[in-house]
Amino acid sequence: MNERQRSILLKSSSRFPPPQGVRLSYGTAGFRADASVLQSTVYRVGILAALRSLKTQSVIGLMITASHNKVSDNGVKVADSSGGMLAQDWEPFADSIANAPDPQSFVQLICDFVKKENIPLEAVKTTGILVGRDTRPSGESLLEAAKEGVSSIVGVVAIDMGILTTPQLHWMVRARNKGMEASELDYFNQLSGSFRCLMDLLPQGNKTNEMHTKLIVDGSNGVGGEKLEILMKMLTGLNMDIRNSGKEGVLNEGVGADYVQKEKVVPCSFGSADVGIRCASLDGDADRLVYFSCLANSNKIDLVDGDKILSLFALFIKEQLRILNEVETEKVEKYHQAHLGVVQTAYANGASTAYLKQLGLEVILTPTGVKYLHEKAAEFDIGIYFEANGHGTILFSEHFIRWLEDRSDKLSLTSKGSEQQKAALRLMAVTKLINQAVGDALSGLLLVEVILQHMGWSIHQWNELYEDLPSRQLKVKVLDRTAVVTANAETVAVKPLGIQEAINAEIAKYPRGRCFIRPSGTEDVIRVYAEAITQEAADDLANSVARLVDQFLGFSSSH
Ligand SMILES: CC(=O)N[C@H]1[C@@H](OP(=O)(O)O)O[C@H](CO)[C@@H](O)[C@@H]1O
Ligand SMILES: [Mg+2]
Repeated sequence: MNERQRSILLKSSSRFPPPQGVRLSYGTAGFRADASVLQSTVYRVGILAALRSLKTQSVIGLMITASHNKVSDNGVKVADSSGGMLAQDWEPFADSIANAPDPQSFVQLICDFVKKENIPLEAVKTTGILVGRDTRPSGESLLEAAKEGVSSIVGVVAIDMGILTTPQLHWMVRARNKGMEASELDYFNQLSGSFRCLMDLLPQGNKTNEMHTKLIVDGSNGVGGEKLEILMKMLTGLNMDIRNSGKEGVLNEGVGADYVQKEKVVPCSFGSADVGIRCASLDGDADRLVYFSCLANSNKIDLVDGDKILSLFALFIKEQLRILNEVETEKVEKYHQAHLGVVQTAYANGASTAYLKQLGLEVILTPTGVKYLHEKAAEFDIGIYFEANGHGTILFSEHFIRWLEDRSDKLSLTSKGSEQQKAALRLMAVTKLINQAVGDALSGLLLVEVILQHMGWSIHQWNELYEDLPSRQLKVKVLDRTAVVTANAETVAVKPLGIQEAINAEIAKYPRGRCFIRPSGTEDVIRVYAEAITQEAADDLANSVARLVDQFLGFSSSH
């Protein structure tokens, strides 16, 4: 590192002293904390993004958001050059720079890392960082800190994209690096264009009644509702009522996908007048989506979670592939057998996994965190992944897209208007509609809507694909959550010794019982998940395993 660069870094970092007594870690979802302690972290992540950009010689994204957390929190995460999450091998560097106590040690860490990673600091080509934020009031000044960080690295510029959903920013990074048009308008055009294309390809005679076509969306009082309003103006064929779009009401307070999925109750501004109508809920940065319907005479809901969105997508894709391959006789070329797979975590409801397997699909389990699911899904020609909480998407391999384009071109010459050609066009439209960079509530919502119309289904018919097993999630506070070590996609606890045997003994008491524990990556707790054939049994199983966690690791065991 030359003297000029070194002195710029020393000078600017002295203006962003780290908070005292706070240890931050780049968890499953970047850094998150109370917004008041984040100035220095965001500035430093700006530098990390700039280094990543030099290293990869491509555009990188930096998003300021704390998703579904309360409005006083904020956070920062990096979108890598592919549009996906930051490469996992850079996470330890993120941790160490965020916690460096003073400018000298901070700059030293950077020097060492630049050397180790061979980052071309004096690159001739200028690179850019797309910087975005959600609607949190603290976002404005944090965005300034991010810009300062980025421009402290010579040859890198920050491009302020303003208020965006997290998936919009990821989409833009991916598009830029592919040399495609990447403005917000391009994003809206791509979504609305491919949605229109799928609507034009609806089977004839699928007329649903007004009750079925109306959709009410809970925007979590965040950025998603705002953006959906813009998108809605570009669409026809959808009757949408957007509530909690942030004009009044507090971000994520009694609203949003996380609240609806975890509490299983109606969000604010929904009620008895909405019983039976199809409803959807986004989270604070619009990368999660769940559906629900309000039940009569209570504030309870019928939840249609990420597992069911995944099942709907899988069913549709599988059907289109079947139609597409129908004409092939003996000379089926091997690449026609697209490898379709689904990826879930241990939190997926057991009934969903059984249903997907019964459809003949390959189901893979990964640890919690979309970076793991995304990575696995990318190994298929078509990989569909979802967390039960509603974060997920469909990934299409480049190879499959090329094959599909080719096939579609041929069909348009030989059998225009045929079912096969329509299936090819539908699949092509899905590759454009569904965000290829990351789970996206807006693009997911449009795909759900058009598939329901395609099937001629109400939310109830969709919900009846299979019946969820009753489940319960609990959190247990312990002295040291890192004492729990898991294996097999978090389904088995290998440490502390003996705990898994004790859990197994509990599970054995319940027919179709399933239960696992794992340390949370975003909160200082051990999470317990249990499933059984009745709600009472699921609750009992979860409670008894929570007691085991307490016995093995709890505060009581230390005294
Ligand atoms: C059970 C659960 O919902 N866990 C969430 C939560 O992670 P934990 O590591 O469980 O705290 O936040 C992650 C980031 O948003 C999300 O990917 C994950 O699904
Ligand atoms: Mg989110």
